[in-house]
Amino acid sequence: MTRVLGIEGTAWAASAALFDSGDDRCFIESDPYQPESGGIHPREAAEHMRGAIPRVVETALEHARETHEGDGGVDAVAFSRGPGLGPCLRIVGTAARALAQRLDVPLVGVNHMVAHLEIGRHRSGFEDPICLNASGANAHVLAYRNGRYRVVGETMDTGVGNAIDKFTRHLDWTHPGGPKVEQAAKDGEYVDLPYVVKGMDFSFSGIMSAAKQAVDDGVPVEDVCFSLQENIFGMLTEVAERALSLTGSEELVLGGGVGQNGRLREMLGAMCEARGAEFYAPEPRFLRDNAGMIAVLGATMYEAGDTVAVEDSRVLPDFRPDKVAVSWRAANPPARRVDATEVRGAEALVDIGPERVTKRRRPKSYRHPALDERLRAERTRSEARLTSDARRQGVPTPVVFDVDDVEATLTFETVGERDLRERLDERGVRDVGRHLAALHRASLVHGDPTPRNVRVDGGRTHLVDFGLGYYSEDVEDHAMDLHVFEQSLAGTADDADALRAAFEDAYRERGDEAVVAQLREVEGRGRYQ
Ligand SMILES: C[C@@H](O)[C@H](NC(=O)OP(=O)(O)OC[C@H]1O[C@@H](n2cnc3c(N)ncnc32)[C@H](O)[C@@H]1O)C(=O)O
Ligand SMILES: Nc1ncnc2c1ncn2[C@@H]1O[C@H](COP(=O)(O)OP(=O)(O)OP(=O)(O)O)[C@@H](O)[C@H]1O
Ligand SMILES: [Fe+2]
Repeated sequence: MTRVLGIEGTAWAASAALFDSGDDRCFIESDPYQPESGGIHPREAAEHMRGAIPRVVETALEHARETHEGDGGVDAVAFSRGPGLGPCLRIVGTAARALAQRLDVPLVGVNHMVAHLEIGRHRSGFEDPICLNASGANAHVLAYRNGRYRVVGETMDTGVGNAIDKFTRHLDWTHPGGPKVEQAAKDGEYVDLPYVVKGMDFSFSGIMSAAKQAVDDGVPVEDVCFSLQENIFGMLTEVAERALSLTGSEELVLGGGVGQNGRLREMLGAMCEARGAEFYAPEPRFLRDNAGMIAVLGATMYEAGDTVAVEDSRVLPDFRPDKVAVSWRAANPPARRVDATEVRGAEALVDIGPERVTKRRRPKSYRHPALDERLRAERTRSEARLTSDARRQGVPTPVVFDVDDVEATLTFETVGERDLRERLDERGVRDVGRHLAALHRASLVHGDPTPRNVRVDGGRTHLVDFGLGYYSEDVEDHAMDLHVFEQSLAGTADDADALRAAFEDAYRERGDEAVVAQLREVEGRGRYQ
């Protein structure tokens, strides 16, 4: 039995909690910062923390004393080390250190984003889920592998909540905007807006500008809100499904404040049900920022001996979840079973015969029918065209026998004996590097190069699944292809670093060095804004 006092205060929620692993109860006391106007002002938020953190901590301590004889029986103090706003984090860090010393107990430094996902894992009891974190400053899909949570997909610009909040600031609505958009969407009808998914990455800037423009052009606000939700939550649900498909996981957990949205939860639930996966979303008090999740993960870390000395406990405003050395899970989860002849990809049902493969993009019940029809038709058409164009550039791809864009069905030649994912080796990833370079030279972008979309046999390495492909000469688009491939290596291979190096090396043989330089830029982008 462990009792941990947790403290949270990365941005807006000043919160303290007491978690007792003996009865699994969690007491949470929170005091939110509400900006007078506009979004979160870092200095005002820190000012709020300065007053509110001591108050919520005292309340949690009182609760500890009421539920335990003596001084409350607290075994450790856990705090959010990052990511978050520097000035807020420092106040939390100082409070946590002082409290740990006062109680004479160890300190546990928790990654806030890992806490958002671990609370779902803890409460669902799922062994090895894929995690979708949909919060204010972040949006990413994580998969556990070899001692770390790997980011297999994420936003290329702002977090999902921040994107929505910026849109509502344009409407002069007060912060936070998410719940107001959800309310307004109830009376809306669908209008077309951009939809951007690249492998398991995605971006919001295009759709947010289009949404603001639509409002300025007189499209009813409730229609824009409705369509915004349909598209951005559709994108998040699609990438979550891609991650399930890539890793073979059959469990999904949701985390983060945007997870309070009923439509997002409905879409994720429907997606999981359709593919026979299990879905879990924690209750709202554990979704929005709260110290409960910090205390719960803090207890797990404490039990694993994962504490931090006061002198090493500085806060980390850019603390990415994949930087956490996970001390509380076995290095690798039990192996997952893989494929038969009928494959359920993320997008399609694929029937693999000895000579022919039929790929049907069946309607997705979670998507709005208008969006669903548009995506299935567009992707079927581009897949047919790009698969053929790539072959003409000398990149091995299957022959396209037939296209039916009404039924969203394609028939291909069967290629390869197995997916590259089944045995990820250097030769295979080198081939992918060379093939992508050849595509890019011809201004073709694959759009979804993962080890599942590569078929291998004795002599050749084929690329399949060009459904997200398009034409572009932009180095950023080419770099995204490399980024998608490398991210999926991190999520599926144990020796990802060596494979990444071999892949880039092969890409350089034929490709443009500027693309590799741009890849570094993409990777280094600070996304907590
Ligand atoms: C680093 C940390 O400070 C940050 N925290 C954070 O963003 O707070 P969180 O509680 O996870 O999420 C807040 C966001 O959640 C959105 N939100 C709240 N209720 C919503 C709803 N019903 N629908 C959509 N969005 C909602 C808000 O608009 C706001 O953007 C994070 O986790 O990224
Ligand atoms: N022409 C082909 N020859 C042999 N196998 C194929 C062929 N096309 C697809 N496959 C196999 O079927 C699987 C799913 O196909 P595909 O990737 O096109 O579907 P998807 O639904 O888009 O999947 P995802 O989005 O998860 O990548 C591939 O991973 C591959 O193993
Ligand atoms: Fe958060």
